[in-house]
Amino acid sequence: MVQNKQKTAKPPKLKDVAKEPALSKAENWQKVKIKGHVISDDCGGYEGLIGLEVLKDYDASLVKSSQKRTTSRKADRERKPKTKKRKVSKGGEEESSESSSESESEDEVAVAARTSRKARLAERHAQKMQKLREKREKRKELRKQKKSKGQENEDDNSEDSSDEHAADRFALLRPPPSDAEEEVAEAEDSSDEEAPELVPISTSEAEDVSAWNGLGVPASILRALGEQGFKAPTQIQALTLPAAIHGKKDILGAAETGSGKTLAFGIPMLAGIMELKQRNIRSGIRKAPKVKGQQPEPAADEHELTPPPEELDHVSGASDEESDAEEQAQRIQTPLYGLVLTPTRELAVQVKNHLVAAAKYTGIRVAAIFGGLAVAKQERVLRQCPDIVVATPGRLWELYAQGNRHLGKIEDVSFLVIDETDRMVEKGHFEELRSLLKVLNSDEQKKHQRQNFVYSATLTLVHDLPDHMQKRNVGKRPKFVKQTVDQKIESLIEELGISQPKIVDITSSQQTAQTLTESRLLCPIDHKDYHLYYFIQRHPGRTIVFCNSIDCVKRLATLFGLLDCNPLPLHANMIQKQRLKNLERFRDSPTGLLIATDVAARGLDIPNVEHVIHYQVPRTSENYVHRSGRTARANKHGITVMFMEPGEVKSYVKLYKTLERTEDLPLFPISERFLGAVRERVNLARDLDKEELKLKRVQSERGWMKKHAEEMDMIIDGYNDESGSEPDEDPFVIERRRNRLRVETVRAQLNALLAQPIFPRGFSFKYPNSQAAQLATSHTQSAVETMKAAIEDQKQAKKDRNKRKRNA
Ligand SMILES: Nc1ncnc2c1ncn2[C@@H]1O[C@H](COP(=O)(O)OP(=O)(O)OP(=O)(O)O)[C@@H](O)[C@H]1O
Repeated sequence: MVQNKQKTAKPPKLKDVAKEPALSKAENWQKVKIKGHVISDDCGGYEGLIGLEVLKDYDASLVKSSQKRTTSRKADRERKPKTKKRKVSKGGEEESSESSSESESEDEVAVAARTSRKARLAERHAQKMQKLREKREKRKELRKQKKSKGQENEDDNSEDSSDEHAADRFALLRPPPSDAEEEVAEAEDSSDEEAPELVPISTSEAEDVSAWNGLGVPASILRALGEQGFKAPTQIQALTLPAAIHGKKDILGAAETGSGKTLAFGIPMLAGIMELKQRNIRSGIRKAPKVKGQQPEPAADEHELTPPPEELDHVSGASDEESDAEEQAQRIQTPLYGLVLTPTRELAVQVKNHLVAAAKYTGIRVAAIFGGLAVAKQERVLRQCPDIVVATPGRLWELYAQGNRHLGKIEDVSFLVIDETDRMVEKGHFEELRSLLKVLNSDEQKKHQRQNFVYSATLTLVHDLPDHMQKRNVGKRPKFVKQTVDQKIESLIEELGISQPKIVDITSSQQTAQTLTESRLLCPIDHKDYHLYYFIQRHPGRTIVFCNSIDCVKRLATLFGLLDCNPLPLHANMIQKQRLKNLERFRDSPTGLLIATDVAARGLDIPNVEHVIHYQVPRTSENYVHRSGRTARANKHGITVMFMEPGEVKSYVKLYKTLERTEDLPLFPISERFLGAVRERVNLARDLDKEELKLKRVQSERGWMKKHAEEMDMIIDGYNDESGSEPDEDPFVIERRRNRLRVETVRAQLNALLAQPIFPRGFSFKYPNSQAAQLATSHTQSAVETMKAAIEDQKQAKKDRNKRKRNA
């Protein structure tokens, strides 16, 4: 370390330090190893220095003083009379910036900026540079003032450690920046969003993520993980990352819901892309992408600055043929590295967001492409050539079939992820996936070069034979046999065209998360609404209610809307924007109520969902596992309640067998005492729903008749304004008025009831001496606690019964 007292000696240039080993071996300088990978994607600055010129606790004043020298050189230059200043005119000529012609040429720039994108960018850059210059002047001024107060040394020291470089960080030596670099660097400093690829070994962030060591995760990804608070890998991540990153193996992974499978494929994919980009740059395959935290190449021509993303949208329509051709050529060269396929649109958005967060410091760009949104918009996104595309199979195939340029590169993708694979390959679903697989696997060599990731929580779940097959399995030699887990995996491998994958299955035999409390509730079909309302009122918290059909979702959404529960429906017949909006609202409300079909069953990672209600017994065991998996994620606790009416018992038994349960799911406790009040409200809401429906029907019928009467130029009593009949005598008007009155009366009754609490403060439940009763003293008690206490009570009751039997 260079001590402060040594600062009086003239510090060497950093470039010189790198060149002169004698200096770097000086007594107080100490070489340290870089931890993890250090990535330099832009061939600038770090190349050739990596791993050699890293100094511990280096003296930031070295950088500063060298910067000062370049700054003063620049200031000198600025003080000299300006002889030439590049400005862009329409003809692109260089003009002298003599004061007389300055305002004229500025005007020209403004005109050119309106007509050409190049000029616009140049103008923006010039403004930016001007701002930076002003800022620098201000700083200089400030420094002068400080100097005059005789405090410069002290201030410099504090600035060194706080402003520029933390004293306890390692620094990678790089040549002193050129003037242009310096300006850009200052801009980046001021935006404070990008940092160089340093590994701050001694900071708390590094301590936080040390549990990831040895898995091969690049430093820039670790940094992003640390920021997200992911201190250690989850089990599936720890088991798959080394084979995927170091071994480049295909991975077939099965782990419980909410166990971090997204990053288990996301991290190796990002790491692999970083590596490929590095290789491509070295071999000069294409222009280096701008990686966050690294300084871009000094701009020889200001027009070559990369426009911001919003400008990219505009680029395609610009009339600048030269730049279009240039960009087109560049686009053709820009590879599509990774493809992630998901079964639902919402999941595509979510996976994209997870990848973007992990890729924060890598410069890797990710886009989501899915149905329900305008094709043109998504084509614009694809024109920016994202490195990774996350997509649903339908829209991806549509755009591919239309000849989208960037998607035309899918045959060459280096990484393919099929999330929720078992769902994706289900027969009758995602036919486009099969078409995509044909394209992806058409070239044997490319197929073998690709790294594949296949993940799901229910990848290894196997089913009993369906009833019709079992019935035909008579006699000694059965015609059909149940598929084994190995057979299921083998057929997946074959279908997807993956080779010798590492198979990691850490699902428990019961398939659901360890932290999930499961229960059921048996009741007649028309009592389900009462129990649902009871549950929501008794246990406020973020809740998802799953239904088997869209009609059921709609009905419940209306009913619970009338009961002031603010339900948020989610199903496939809604417009996509509304779907995403409802999810967003649900995420924002701690007591949100989402009523959804199985479109929300898989993959959605909404934090702190406390309850999952299966309003109907799910049609498959997979659906049960995935629906239930929306709660109890990432080691948090959660509860699931399956509502069953007697007609659903058969489906329940089948499900319970597939999930290898040996005991019935425990019953969720309901206090009969309050069911009366619940029933009254729900019934009134149902009445109100009926009355409102009647009123709507009368109105639409009247509208229809009136329209047709007008079209046919007929006069019908009661339907035409010109009929001459008094409105009071009009039977439709009378009926409508009657309906309205009924609606208003019922609504008033319901509102009066809803204003009263169902559960008075401090009430207790029906078991006066039980553990459940001790816990259940407040109406905000958590459902998990209630259920756990009830399970203990049920166990105790069983023991007592057995004891009584033995004694009898
Ligand atoms: N290493 C980690 N440490 C802490 N949290 C993590 C880690 N990895 C992932 N997570 C978080 O865990 C949650 C669940 O992760 P993810 O959505 O990837 O689960 P999943 O296994 O794909 O679930 P599902 O099977 O339901 O799709 C997410 O909020 C994610 O950010």
